[in-house]
Formats: sequence, structure tokens, C-alpha cells
Amino acid sequence: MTRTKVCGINSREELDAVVRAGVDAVGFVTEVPVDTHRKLDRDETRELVDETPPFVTTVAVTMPDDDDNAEALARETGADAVQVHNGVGASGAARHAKIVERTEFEEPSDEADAVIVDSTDAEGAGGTGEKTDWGAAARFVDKTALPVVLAGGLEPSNVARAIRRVEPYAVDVSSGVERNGTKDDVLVGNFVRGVDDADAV
Ligand SMILES: O=C(O)c1ccccc1N[C@@H]1O[C@H](COP(=O)(O)O)[C@@H](O)[C@H]1O
Repeated sequence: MTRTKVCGINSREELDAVVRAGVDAVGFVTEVPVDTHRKLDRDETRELVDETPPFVTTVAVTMPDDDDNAEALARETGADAVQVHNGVGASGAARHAKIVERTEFEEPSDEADAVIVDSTDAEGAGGTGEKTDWGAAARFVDKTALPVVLAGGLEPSNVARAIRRVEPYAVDVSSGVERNGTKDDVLVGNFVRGVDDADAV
């Protein structure tokens, strides 16, 4: 069964919509040093974490500059997992949460519980809507013992093909289920159905 994370949730309305659609995890982009319409501060993330129902995993997606900052963010948001980039902050956040670490198809730090492969912009941020190299992702899934989360340019029309090609532990989407910068009920529902279709084969 492939898990589904919808990332970049920034309101109660979006949270309710994606939980209704049946996703396994919700991502909150928290205090990243880049310009994104999805960005929350840690108090806003904490509120949404508290409003997330049981059995839905909460993920604070962040780009900390050191372990202390990551540790405080993990503790203060109360998220189940923290997503860091290239290992920075992993040891700090690991005191309070599971670690999902973004790497360039390389083994992550020892603290990582899962690896995310994603397309990034010039500042190293995700949420680009650009497709990740599925061939490289599939080779990485074969190579690593850790669960691999496939992100980057996924959408309802390509998620089933991506799952069949890469066989990831989970898929992660943001731009592909947005309309005018907001998560869209129909697109989220179609995305979840795409995941179910791939798993049914
Ligand atoms: O979404 C953002 O704005 C963001 C900012 C900084 C770091 C990570 C971010 N998002 C991550 O990118 C993936 C995939 O996004 P997309 O589907 O290609 O738009 C998203 O799930 C987040 O993990």
C-alpha cells in the first residue's frame, strides 16, 4: 500500500478537505527561508497539528540552519515527523520526531527514518511542480533500505504511472493538487484515487 502525503497545507479548510479525501499524512511548510505562499510560522503549524485527527501523520517541512533551531521547531510544533533538507538539523529534530530527509538520491544521515526525493529550485526549496527523475528514483528505491518518498511534479494524471515505475513507500504532492494556490477537493480526491488504482494492480 502506497502512503499519500499532501504538503503545503496552510488553513483549517485545506486540512479538513485533505483529511476527508483519505490522505495518510499532511505537511506544513514551516519557517522556510524562501518565498512561498504555503509558509507558516511555528505557532500556526502547532495549531494545525493540534487540529489534525488521530491516525493522520503530521509533518513539519522545514529548512533549519542548525540542530538547535530544528530541535525547538520539532518540540514546539509537536509534529509527528520533521522533513529536513540535506541532513541539516536532523539530529536536533530527531529528539522529538521521526525524520524525513531530502537528499540527491544519496544515503541520508543516520537519524533519517525515510528519504524524500524531490525536484528543487535554485534556493534548494521544493514545491516546484517539476517532475523528479523517475528512473533515478527507481534505482534509489532498489539501493536503499530506507522507505523512499517520491515527490516533485506529481498530479492526479501521473501518480499511478509514477508508483508503478518507482515503487516508492509514499508519494508526496503539493502544486499538483492546487488550483489558484489553494488545495482543491476534486484534485486531491482524484490524486488519492490514482494512488489506489496503482495499488490495486
Ligand atoms: O512547498 C513548498 O513551498 C516548499 C518549500 C520549501 C521546502 C519544501 C517545499 N515543498 C516540498 O516539495 C514537495 C513537492 O512539491 P510539488 O508537488 O512538486 O509542488 C512537497 O510535497 C514538499 O515536501
